Amino acid sequence: MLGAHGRMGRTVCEAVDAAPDLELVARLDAGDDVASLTSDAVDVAVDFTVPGATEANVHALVDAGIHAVVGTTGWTDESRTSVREHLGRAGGDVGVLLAPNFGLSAVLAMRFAAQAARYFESVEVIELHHPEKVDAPSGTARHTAAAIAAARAEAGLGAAPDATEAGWDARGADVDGVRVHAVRLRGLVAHEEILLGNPGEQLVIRQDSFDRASFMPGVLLGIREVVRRPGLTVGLENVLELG
Ligand SMILES: NC(=O)C1=CN([C@@H]2O[C@H](COP(=O)(O)OP(=O)(O)OC[C@H]3O[C@@H](n4cnc5c(N)ncnc54)[C@H](OP(=O)(O)O)[C@@H]3O)[C@@H](O)[C@H]2O)C=CC1
Ligand SMILES: O=C(O)C1=N[C@H](C(=O)O)C[C@H](O)C1
Repeated sequence: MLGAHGRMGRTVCEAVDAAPDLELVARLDAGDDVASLTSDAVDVAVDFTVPGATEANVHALVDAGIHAVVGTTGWTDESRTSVREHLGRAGGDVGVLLAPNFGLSAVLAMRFAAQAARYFESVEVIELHHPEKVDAPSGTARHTAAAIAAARAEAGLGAAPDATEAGWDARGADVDGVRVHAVRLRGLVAHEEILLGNPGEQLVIRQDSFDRASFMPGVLLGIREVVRRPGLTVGLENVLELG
């Protein structure tokens, strides 16, 4: 476990300890050397660290021939391409699963939003999180917006209507042309709303992770499945075979 002392790391350690078919063999955190891990001792590494560390961790794991399940956010198209190329050069059977959200409710909300996107003129995403979160917008919201944008483009939809003039600064981030708003509030864990609007109607898709336990079935599934999936897989929806 990389990031073993963190909020997610502690929860994953407990979940792996409780799983009869899995054995927790190493707990690393900031300051520990990922390159000290070897494929003799470790089959799969799980990374819930920080955006500034995760990419280097994954490259070190690929070098060591260790499969990786990665929940840490902050990945860019370039960093994913770099890992894909590294895996290609390595030429073995190492699998890397990058999933911005391991919660079933979040994965389904993203899927439903992408399905609905083609039918609505307007769409905006609101993500709501605990105030310790260091990145904004969330990886989930970025993944959601990218899927919505792809569905809208495929359907031939243009930009959502928005008369806001340049210079006003409260319209959220632009992720692939979709507006994304980030709320940080004490008491929250991880939540997302997708608002879709047409003249006279609105569809709201909302998911709530009230507890980090919600991510554990997905993480354990990822650990069991990544060893059978060489190369880079992005999104738990592909492991769940939602398409
Ligand atoms: N995909 C998903 O389903 C989910 C993803 N996340 C994401 O997971 C990440 C972690 O979240 P969370 O657990 O809340 O964060 P925390 O800050 O609680 O935990 C991160 C841990 O990683 C440690 N760390 C920092 N650098 C390294 C490094 N180079 N090697 C090993 N460990 C390191 C930190 O140590 P220190 O504090 O000393 O810096 C800390 O203990 C975030 O990116 C978050 O967005 C969160 C929940 C679900
Ligand atoms: O930092 C968090 O807590 C979470 N991060 C992930 C994200 O950025 O999407 C997943 C989930 O929202 C919790």
